[in-house]
Amino acid sequence: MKNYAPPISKNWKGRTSEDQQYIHEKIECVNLFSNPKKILSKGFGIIGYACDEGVKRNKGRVGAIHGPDRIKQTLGPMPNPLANSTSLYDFGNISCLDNNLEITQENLATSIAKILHDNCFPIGIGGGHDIAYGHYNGIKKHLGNNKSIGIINFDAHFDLRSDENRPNSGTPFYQIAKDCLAENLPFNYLCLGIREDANPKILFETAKEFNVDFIYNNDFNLQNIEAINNILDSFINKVDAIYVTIDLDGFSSAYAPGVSAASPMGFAPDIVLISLHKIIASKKLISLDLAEFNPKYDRDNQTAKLASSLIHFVLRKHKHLNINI
Ligand SMILES: N=CN[C@@H](CCC(=O)O)C(=O)O
Ligand SMILES: [Mn+2]
Ligand SMILES: [Mn+2]
Repeated sequence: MKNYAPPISKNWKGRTSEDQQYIHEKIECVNLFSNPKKILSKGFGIIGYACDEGVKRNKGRVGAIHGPDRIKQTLGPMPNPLANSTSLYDFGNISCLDNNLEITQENLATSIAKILHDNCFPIGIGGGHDIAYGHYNGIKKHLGNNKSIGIINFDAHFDLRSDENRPNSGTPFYQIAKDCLAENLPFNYLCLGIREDANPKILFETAKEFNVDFIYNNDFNLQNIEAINNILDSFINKVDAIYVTIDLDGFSSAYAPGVSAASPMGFAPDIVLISLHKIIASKKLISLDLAEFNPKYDRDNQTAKLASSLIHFVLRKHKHLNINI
């Protein structure tokens, strides 16, 4: 695979102390495609999607290509929350060569399927939100067509734009919906944090056409926890496995300035953590990613730290690691 870059250990640095292990000390850098001597054990596998070709095609601000390495560098100095019996791997990055987004997504799908096959829970780090098309296809490759996959997207945007003028960061869920339709498979998609001022009418119509469940940004807060829990419950109950994708541009830019399309009135971290916890508790979560982090527009590393804290939360809470749904 030409656009696979094995992990670089210099991304993992930080302080050391006698009474605390840090993530940079816990992480094992492993080449995902040539590890004959290394027997992988159950744990988490981080894979970077170093690609902003989809953002560029969608007329966004480029820079997300540098997202994966920056998040790894910010995650490394955090304390290790995992027991010795749970592994944590850095499986390197998939990058985009010759502006070929489609091949990049295919190679990500192959990588995600391999990580799941190796008994690890994938944590994808983007890159543009086109990561979702490759990621979903990797899960599908692993699970086959007999298990239904529910997608929960924390995002200001539906990303249901038509891909008739080539796939981009705004089209991944439309592409998935189209594939599901062609294969007569259910399309289960829940969006949390949709902004009325950031999605054109056509996207609300497309969402309706594909029976997309969604919660508006204005309703995605702690005051509405009961209604949010009900919507999450009924969505979780109707699927076998859940893929969570977190677009950092759904957060208020007070928390996440480092994105291509910022949301000054976006959601807050508390409701995301509560929702995530509920999804994890269902024991159906099979895979997760974070998208759209753009270090070029970050302030004082805030967005990188938010992304790292979200990953840290998943490492702490997701003890079940139910890969064989
Ligand atoms: N990945 C998503 N992109 C948004 C971008 C919106 C914007 O550029 O303001 C979308 O296509 O809807
Ligand atoms: Mn978005
Ligand atoms: Mn998005």
